[in-house]
Amino acid sequence: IESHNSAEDDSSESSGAQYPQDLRSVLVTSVLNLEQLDIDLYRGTHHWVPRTRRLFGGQIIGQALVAAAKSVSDDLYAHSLHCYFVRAGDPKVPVLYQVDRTRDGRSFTVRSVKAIQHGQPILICQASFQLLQPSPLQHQFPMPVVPQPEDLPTVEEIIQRYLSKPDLTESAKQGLNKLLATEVPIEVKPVSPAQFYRHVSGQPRRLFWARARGHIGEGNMKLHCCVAAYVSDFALLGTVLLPYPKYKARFTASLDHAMWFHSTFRSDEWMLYECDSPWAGSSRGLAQGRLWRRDGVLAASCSQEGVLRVKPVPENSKL
Ligand SMILES: CC(C)(COP(=O)([O-])OP(=O)([O-])OC[C@H]1O[C@@H](n2cnc3c(N)ncnc32)[C@H](O)[C@@H]1OP(=O)([O-])[O-])[C@@H](O)C(=O)NCCC(=O)NCCSC(=O)C[C@@](C)(O)CC(=O)[O-]
Repeated sequence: IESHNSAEDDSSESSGAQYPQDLRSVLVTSVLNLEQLDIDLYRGTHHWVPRTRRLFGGQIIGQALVAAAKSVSDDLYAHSLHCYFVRAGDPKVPVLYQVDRTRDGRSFTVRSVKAIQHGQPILICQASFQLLQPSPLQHQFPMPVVPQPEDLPTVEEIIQRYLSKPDLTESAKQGLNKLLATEVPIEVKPVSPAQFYRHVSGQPRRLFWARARGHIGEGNMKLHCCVAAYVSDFALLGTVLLPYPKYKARFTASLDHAMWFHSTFRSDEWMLYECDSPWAGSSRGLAQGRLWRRDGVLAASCSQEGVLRVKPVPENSKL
């Protein structure tokens, strides 16, 4: 991302000059801090890999947007991206990002990015950037009314509560301790924990507060969009499964992901992620997300379709 926007040499607060390095978000210092190998060619490394042992889609989207943004001038803002996940990412090798400067228009600039491993694309992505162009046409839906993050438990606190239950099976204990041990670089506070973890079935809809772990700082909107892209793939596809407690995932994977950035925001401050799924069928499900600033401004929207192949949950099992 442009010189004054790149975390490693940013003169602003977010560069870490006035901020202890160890308190800065690992998303900035590591995951989204790509190594440049050549013009428009970058390499990204991994930090957290989901239990599916395929690279987390949010990481690949976020890194692709970082690569796209590197050749875009400071006065342009990321406003949308569209991507397909065409192969599973391999956590054992880094990812190369090859950027094509598709078009530099008067108001809009478009970049195409190919994320490559083992010589093959794993993700193809187009990202578009726009000059700031105010307009009298402005509206948004109202933000959902939910408890504030200060009034909700973190995922870690919820897991600790489950772990303290006397009738917990050994395998459930192991699974929960594994979850506790993962270093997901985002903090999450489910609005309804029982619904978030599918302990009660209901509508294909769930809300949670999310923010990057650690400090990022002001003034780096391209970087905050890359972090939001990372966050946007977290727990989104799982929304499709919420109405089906009698089934568990056997194979799930995101197929595509589209995202639109509407307003400035800070991804290292609590944002409400409202996820819902309007449709499922043919072993696929569509999930949509809206990221809200605490002051009620809609910061970003996203849509994702995924493949979901499920199997019945045995009668006596406890999720
Ligand atoms: C989507 C594919 C796999 C399509 O690629 P394809 O070659 O068409 O593969 P496929 O759909 O025919 O088979 C895929 C798997 O489903 C199985 N399969 C096949 N047919 C059936 C069937 N009828 N019934 C049951 N199983 C079936 C098949 O055996 C195979 O299993 P595997 O051999 O890999 O273990 C490929 O394009 C791909 O891998 N794309 C990349 C997807 C990806 O990596 N997305 C990002 C990561 S996923 C993510 O981050 C979201 C998530 C879920 O982790 C976040 C969250 O936790 O919410």
